[in-house]
Amino acid sequence: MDNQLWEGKYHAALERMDREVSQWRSVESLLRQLVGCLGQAARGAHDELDRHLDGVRDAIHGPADPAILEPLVSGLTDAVAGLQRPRVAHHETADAPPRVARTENGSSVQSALSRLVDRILVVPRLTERAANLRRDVANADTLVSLASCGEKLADLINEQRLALQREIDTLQSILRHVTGRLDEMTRHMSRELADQSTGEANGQALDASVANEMRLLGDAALEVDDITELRFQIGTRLDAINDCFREFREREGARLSAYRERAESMRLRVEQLETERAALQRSLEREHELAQTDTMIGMPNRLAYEKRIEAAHESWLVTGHPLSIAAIDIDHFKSINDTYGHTAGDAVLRIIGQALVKHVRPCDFVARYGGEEFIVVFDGADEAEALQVSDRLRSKIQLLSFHASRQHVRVTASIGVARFMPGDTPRSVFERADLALYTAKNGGRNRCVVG
Ligand SMILES: Nc1nc2c(ncn2[C@@H]2O[C@H](COP(=O)(O)OP(=O)(O)OP(=O)(O)O)[C@@H](O)[C@H]2O)c(=O)[nH]1
Repeated sequence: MDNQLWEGKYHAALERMDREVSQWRSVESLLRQLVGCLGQAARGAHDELDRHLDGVRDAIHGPADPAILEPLVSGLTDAVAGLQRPRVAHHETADAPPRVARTENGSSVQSALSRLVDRILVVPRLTERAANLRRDVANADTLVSLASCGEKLADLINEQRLALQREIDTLQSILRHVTGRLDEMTRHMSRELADQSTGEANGQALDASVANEMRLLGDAALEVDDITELRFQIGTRLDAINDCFREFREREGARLSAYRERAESMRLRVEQLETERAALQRSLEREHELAQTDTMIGMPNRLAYEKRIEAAHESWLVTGHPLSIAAIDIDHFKSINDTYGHTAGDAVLRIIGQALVKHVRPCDFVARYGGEEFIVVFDGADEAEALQVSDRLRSKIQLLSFHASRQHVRVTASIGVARFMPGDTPRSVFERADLALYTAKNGGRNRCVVG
């Protein structure tokens, strides 16, 4: 039956989950770094808070154990709540909660938290919550509000884990269901085989009975002289043969009607299974599509990019045809959000996404990588060609017309281009493109750099 199709779907889902597990690992490590970073930033605000921060710092170096972490989190929450009470410190006024501190290298805890939110590939159902959290992080200007964002992030991650677990449970229940049905069909087939043997045995029994009656009839023909007696013997034997056939017909008739009943019930079961399979396939396809779509912009997301680049990399290994990518990041996007609001920022992201899709070649692939970053896969394009198309995309973005609060908003983007070279993997090429992107940013933005 379609068990191969189901197996295929099951394995594809397992692969996706494997990828997600490894993504969670990197998120977990980022979270540990972030907690360390937050701890450093918050240090010195309050003695009681420092004591809890020491506990948290020690705990995050060990394995993630909820029994250890939960009391620490609640202690820390109480200590943070204590900060909301007015207190006088040499660097704070009495009423103001502590401002967000900056780390030594100048990047704020806020932007670390914002990068972390961008990194999480949320399931479609949680997209809106992630967008709200991103906004809260962007607006958080006190340690208290940042701590509350941290809690929301933890909740989001827990929800995401639960959603993935639910997906695994659904797949396992589908697999159990299909396996159950297949077992049922196997049992049906064995019953049919056994039934066929009964039919053969019935036929052999009939053969033997008829052969016996014929032999008795032959004996009687030799032994009996009297014609009346012979007639009687022939009549008796023929009646016996008739009885054998009647019994055989009755047995076969009963067997046949039981067989028809079973065949009909099996047909109904197969029909039902087919209907269920089609419905499940539709819902899996829909889930699959949603999982690879950025719902805010309505274009492929990072998961879709990762699948695409894996496939492109595999065919590049076979054909050796040129393959390049471009990482595109909108310049000073934070200030667009800060000046015109997040709704305007979202609109800018949507318009830029559409413009990118419109201006690449049909064989190219565009996805939103996360936050204000897009990625393009240039199939069959070498470095020079990818750079040429990227520069065209850059100038198209620059020419887009955005208006907010009746003002013209100038938007530019920086682009890092990289091509696959011998020994490259999707990860190493992405890292080169990302590095080139940062060179473009450091070089003054609104430019393309090859990595
Ligand atoms: N409106 C909106 N903002 C987002 C979204 N995703 C990420 N952002 C914001 O994008 C901003 C990115 O800021 P930064 O990483 O500091 O970078 P930037 O301001 O673009 O500066 P450069 O990249 O250095 O030119 C953050 O403020 C995020 O909150 C989104 O979906 N919608």
